[in-house]
Amino acid sequence: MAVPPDNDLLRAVGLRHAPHGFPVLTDVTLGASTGEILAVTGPRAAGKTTLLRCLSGQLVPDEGEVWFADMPVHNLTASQRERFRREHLGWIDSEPHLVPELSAWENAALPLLLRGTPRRTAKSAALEWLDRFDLGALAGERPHSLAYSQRQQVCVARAIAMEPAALLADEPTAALRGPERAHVLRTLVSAARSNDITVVIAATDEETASVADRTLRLYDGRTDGDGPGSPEQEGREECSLSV
Ligand SMILES: Nc1ncnc2c1ncn2[C@@H]1O[C@H](COP(=O)(O)OP(=O)(O)OP(=O)(O)O)[C@@H](O)[C@H]1O
Repeated sequence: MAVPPDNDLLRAVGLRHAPHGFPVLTDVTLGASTGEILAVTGPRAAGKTTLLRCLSGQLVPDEGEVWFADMPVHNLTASQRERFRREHLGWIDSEPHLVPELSAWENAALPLLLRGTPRRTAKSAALEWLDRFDLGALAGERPHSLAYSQRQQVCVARAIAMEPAALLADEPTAALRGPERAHVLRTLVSAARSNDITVVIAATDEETASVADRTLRLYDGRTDGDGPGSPEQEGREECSLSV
């Protein structure tokens, strides 16, 4: 069985997925090295969400391999994949899904608490990130009293506070506009860079792609223009030694 190049933290090889015979992903291959920010762009229904779900082990593709360092995610059992996500992966959705009964800091601490981190340590990590996102004063508030963009910031804090090795973000700013969109994107990217977190971020907009180290374009479930000489491939050569 192929083993991924050791400079790729996250790698997918030859992914194919066709639920009910409908081809959603067709032979998709990608890699992202430690600390790299990779944008996966494409129009609606290009297969971006499905790709991120395969990378996170939420979905097992019909064919192909997903590697996290030297761990073959595609061969793990459902409970092993769940543990893999809990220990190593942060996830940000396009909408701020928070537990309404919990405060902002409790929401941000939740992945750590689920992992068994002592409450005091989890609280301090959550508060630190909420502070960095200028939400420290609102840490005790429930989601309903926060603005929409503040709720999405709490989701970013939640994904970062657990110190993931990799972070998957599915159109994290899609529901935001103007300065709020730029602010959330900026905090996400600077937090990832300061912590050397590998990020795969799905997006339909150029603004998001512009903050990434490299862009992979998907169209109808296929990578578009990632052959030799393409901008993606050139970026790849600058960022990583793998082919
Ligand atoms: N389980 C499934 N069964 C049937 N079709 C599916 C399934 N999952 C995804 N699809 C279809 O595959 C296509 C790609 O979906 P996906 O959500 O991955 O794309 P996307 O690029 O994230 O699009 P969007 O930005 O609209 O969410 C869509 O047409 C979707 O309806």
